[in-house]
Amino acid sequence: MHCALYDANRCRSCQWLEKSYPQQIDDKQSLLQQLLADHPVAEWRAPVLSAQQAFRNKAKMVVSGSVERPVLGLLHADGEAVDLIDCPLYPASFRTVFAALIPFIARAGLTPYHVARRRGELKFVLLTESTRGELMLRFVLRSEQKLTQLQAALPWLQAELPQLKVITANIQPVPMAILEGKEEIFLTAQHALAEQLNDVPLSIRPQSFFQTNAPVAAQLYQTAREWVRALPVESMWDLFCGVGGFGLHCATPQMRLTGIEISAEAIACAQQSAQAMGLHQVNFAALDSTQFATGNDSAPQLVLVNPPRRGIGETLCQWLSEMAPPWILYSSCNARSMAEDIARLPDYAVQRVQLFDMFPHTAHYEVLTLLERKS
Ligand SMILES: C[S@@+](CC[C@H](N)C(=O)[O-])C[C@H]1O[C@@H](n2cnc3c(N)ncnc32)[C@H](O)[C@@H]1O
Ligand code: SF4
Repeated sequence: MHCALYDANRCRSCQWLEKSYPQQIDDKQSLLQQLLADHPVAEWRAPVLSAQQAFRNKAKMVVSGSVERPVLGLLHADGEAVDLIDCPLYPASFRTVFAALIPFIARAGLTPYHVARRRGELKFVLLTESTRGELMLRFVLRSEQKLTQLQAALPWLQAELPQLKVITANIQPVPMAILEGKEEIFLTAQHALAEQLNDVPLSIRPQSFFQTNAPVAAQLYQTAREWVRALPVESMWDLFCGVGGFGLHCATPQMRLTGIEISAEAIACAQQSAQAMGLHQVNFAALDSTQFATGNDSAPQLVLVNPPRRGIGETLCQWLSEMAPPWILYSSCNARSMAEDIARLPDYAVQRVQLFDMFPHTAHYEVLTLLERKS
């Protein structure tokens, strides 16, 4: 893929851009094989590929420059602002949104925040698009000072961009490079963006994780569903469940499913989806996954885990070793921490592994691994 910003040395976020796409996949697969070298793998499935551009459903833009000429993109450590509106990872529809946002920022008088001077109000704009083309837009502000101005100017933006369904102001008062604060103020009646992957209705709310590459995420969830349904599983947990994508794909009306996730916003999304699907044997709760597990003295037949980059860690691995669920399905965005966790589960054999290329042009990828208790 060609990126003019990369060539001009303005943005180097895609470290592997100079490798051909087939080479990127070969390198990821061999790195994964090296990481699992100590654990015999019964079956390697072929990697699932991504589109090479326009695959990101999310943009996190730092706002800099002046109120009349805002720059949306990133800020180098030396203070240089880089306009990322033309980043080829975004769908073409984002350009229309950015083109309307620039005059809107001036109309609403949202002065970009200046990091060194600690002045100004607008820190970031966060944009998410569903596969049906509807949008969620969040303005990350230093304070509530410009909120009334923002609200007064909003009808113009909504008339320009009728696909904007959810708009919020997030208040982030800390003068550090933190993306978002705790306080979220909804500026639209609609609070969640409707999404559908395969036949499963999902929703996206502020402050809840959602996969950034929807077509590859859909294949990941579908694969998890096929692997689980091929097993005689009547009860499962989905730990670190986010908005419930894995569990809701795997569940059948007969299966007992418990989904655990730390974000209450994400759990509200998962509960809404379960209701829409007519699933009654399902329970989603906002809790710490390890505390939830260790508070139980037995495990379901299958435990699915999809932790953040740090992995599931020693305590949860020890609990799994003791409670001995017949199967563990591990979806990871960091194969290194996953390999460390697998080493802590010596009673499990690696049945099947498949790489999902969620993050082309970088060294990152998602991997789905089925572990089976040794008899
Ligand atoms: C990689 S995301 C996976 C989300 C979800 N499975 C999906 O497919 O979108 C990891 C999730 O773990 C959640 N999380 C982080 N720490 C947690 C904890 N201690 N207990 C439960 N969930 C946690 C995050 O909020 C995030 O939603
Ligand atoms: S993130 Fe976008 S602008 Fe930056 S190098 Fe990658 S493709 Fe280019």
